[in-house]
Amino acid sequence: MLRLNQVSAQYNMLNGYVKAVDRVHFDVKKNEIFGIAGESGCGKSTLLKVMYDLISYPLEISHGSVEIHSQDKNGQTTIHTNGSIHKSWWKVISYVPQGAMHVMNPVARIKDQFFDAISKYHDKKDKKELQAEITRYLQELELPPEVLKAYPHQLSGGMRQRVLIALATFLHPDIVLADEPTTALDVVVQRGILTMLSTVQKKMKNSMVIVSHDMGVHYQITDRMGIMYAGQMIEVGPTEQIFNNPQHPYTKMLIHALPKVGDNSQKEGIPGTPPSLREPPTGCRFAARCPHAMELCRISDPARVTVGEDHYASCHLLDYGIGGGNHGAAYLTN
Ligand SMILES: Nc1ncnc2c1ncn2[C@@H]1O[C@H](COP(=O)(O)OP(=O)(O)OP(=O)(O)O)[C@@H](O)[C@H]1O
Repeated sequence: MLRLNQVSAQYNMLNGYVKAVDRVHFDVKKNEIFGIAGESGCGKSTLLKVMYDLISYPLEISHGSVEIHSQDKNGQTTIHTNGSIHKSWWKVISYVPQGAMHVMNPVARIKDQFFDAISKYHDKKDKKELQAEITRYLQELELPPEVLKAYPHQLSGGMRQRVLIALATFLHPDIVLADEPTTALDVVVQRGILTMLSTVQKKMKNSMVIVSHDMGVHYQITDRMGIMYAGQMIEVGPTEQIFNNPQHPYTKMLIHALPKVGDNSQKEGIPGTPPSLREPPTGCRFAARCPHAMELCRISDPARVTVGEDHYASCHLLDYGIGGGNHGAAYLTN
């Protein structure tokens, strides 16, 4: 289980701070795929770095904490907190960063990249035994073992992404983080990657966190999800509830912008742009784009309101019992 306790993180720039993550609070449970959605620049990738303990200048955590509760084979629980989570990379938590080509070493064969990343964490010190185990694992994931001999540029974008997922999951970590795993891939390849992630998660019964700006990805594979806006998590709930009963006006607008089965009407994006994270506005950060904004919204931060089982949203409208809803829609996905 992974918990974020009111976490804020910022980039410390010469001319001020970029407050990329602001008091974010949620749990990722065991045996689920949790999705994080939101427009470009809202802080999704920064939030993943915070979870993975990938913190280095100019990024710093300014408030709150991250906790991972992991269990060993004997059922003994260990709590890892930010600042020490990096000691458990690969075994307890692993990360599939954005852009498979850029994160791989272009002059090393895939086999050597596996060895470099994994050998010091693996019980099998014998190289041949480890290679046999890697080959078995690739076959289990329906990847041809020949990829081990290849250099990254000899593989397609989709295959590189599959190799990274195989690498990140080889040691069966409790938590796997994936940043935009399907971006820049064509539709058929995207579907293959999503199926692979979902299959691996079902086999390992671990937790997965998937960041994607594509709501179709969340609709297809996540169990629960959070919607980020301007560094804040403005709604968290079961994915089915987010799509069929969205509560925050921003979530509703994101959902309404999706194509639906049998609806040929023109879809429009959300008018306006998100606020700067250097000097975010007081009150609700969505107020300037919200069709329902009231005076209160520009003055005071909305509190998090429970709107259903395991479903929360932060909007002043909810204080007045004005909820959302989008019942019974079926969305077109790739
Ligand atoms: N290394 C950095 N130094 C300074 N600011 C940064 C850095 N990385 C990201 N930011 C800023 O932090 C904010 C959040 O960025 P982040 O990349 O986390 O958002 P995102 O939702 O993942 O966006 P995208 O989908 O475009 O990657 C943005 O304002 C961005 O410009």
